[in-house]
Amino acid sequence: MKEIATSNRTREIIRKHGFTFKKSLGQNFLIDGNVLDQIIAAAGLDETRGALEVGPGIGSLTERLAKSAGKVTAVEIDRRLIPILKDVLAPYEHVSIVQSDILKTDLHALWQEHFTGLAGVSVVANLPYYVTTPIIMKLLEDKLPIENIVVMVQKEVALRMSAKPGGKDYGSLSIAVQYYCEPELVCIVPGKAFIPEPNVDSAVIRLKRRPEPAVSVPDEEKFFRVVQTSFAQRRKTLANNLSALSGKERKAELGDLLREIGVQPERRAETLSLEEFAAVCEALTRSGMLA
Ligand SMILES: C[S@@+](CC[C@H](N)C(=O)[O-])C[C@H]1O[C@@H](n2cnc3c(N)ncnc32)[C@H](O)[C@@H]1O
Repeated sequence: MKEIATSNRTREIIRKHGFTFKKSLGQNFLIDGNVLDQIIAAAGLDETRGALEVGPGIGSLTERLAKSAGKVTAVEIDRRLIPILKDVLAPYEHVSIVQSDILKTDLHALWQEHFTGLAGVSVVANLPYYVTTPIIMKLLEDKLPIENIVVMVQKEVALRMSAKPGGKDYGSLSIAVQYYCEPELVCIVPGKAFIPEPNVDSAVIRLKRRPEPAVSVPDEEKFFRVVQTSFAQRRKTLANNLSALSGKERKAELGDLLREIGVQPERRAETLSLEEFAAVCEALTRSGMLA
């Protein structure tokens, strides 16, 4: 039988089950086998490893994962897709389908139930674009033992996740992702690789989980608060944004503190490296400006 990720087979499955797309759930199904080849190669799976898929749709990526991994668990929010997935994936006993909203799923419990004893687990997905950032942040912040996250996202989001300091793409998402992972752009994917065609370009990005965060910080919550506050208004200087934390009355002191650690207060947040944000966080904590 032809694989699911072809235009003909996808249309046939949709017709057979009377499925209609829900734009509100970000339903754009992949029909390009070459893109799937690149996703699978980037995920580095084998029969000793597992894959968590978010949003399997009608199973085009799930089918490929089933052929590459020792265990596959796919979490799909749309109840209408569950009987379709059970039908098309029936030949694969090591594939589990879970009907759930990934953002409301207890991933630690899921890990224990589905992935115990495996050499490693990667998250591999063509993500629903309306919730890409919350999904990525949940996967990172839940501190799960993930090897790689290989995901299709909107091209702009992939550029933001992998951006280096100094450009317009660099912001709090770049820092959050790079704190936990090493990002690598795998490929750019045009709209015609999907049914229906989205009106944006997409990209596959690989986030290789670091064994330890990129920088050492006194407190992660404080570090990310400093980063968020620094980018609150991109055109403002670092000192202007950070005075929201120190209080306006301590702004001069804040300027001196930044200069002391070699960060000019007139700089904009988008020029600071992760190491510099860590140093700012440490200095603000030490001075009592960051409670
Ligand atoms: C871009 S489609 C990808 C479908 C399939 N993996 C493919 O590549 O053809 C996104 C999928 O995520 C599902 N989805 C949307 N929001 C979700 C959520 N919060 N939790 C789990 N799945 C979700 C959608 O129903 C849809 O099947």
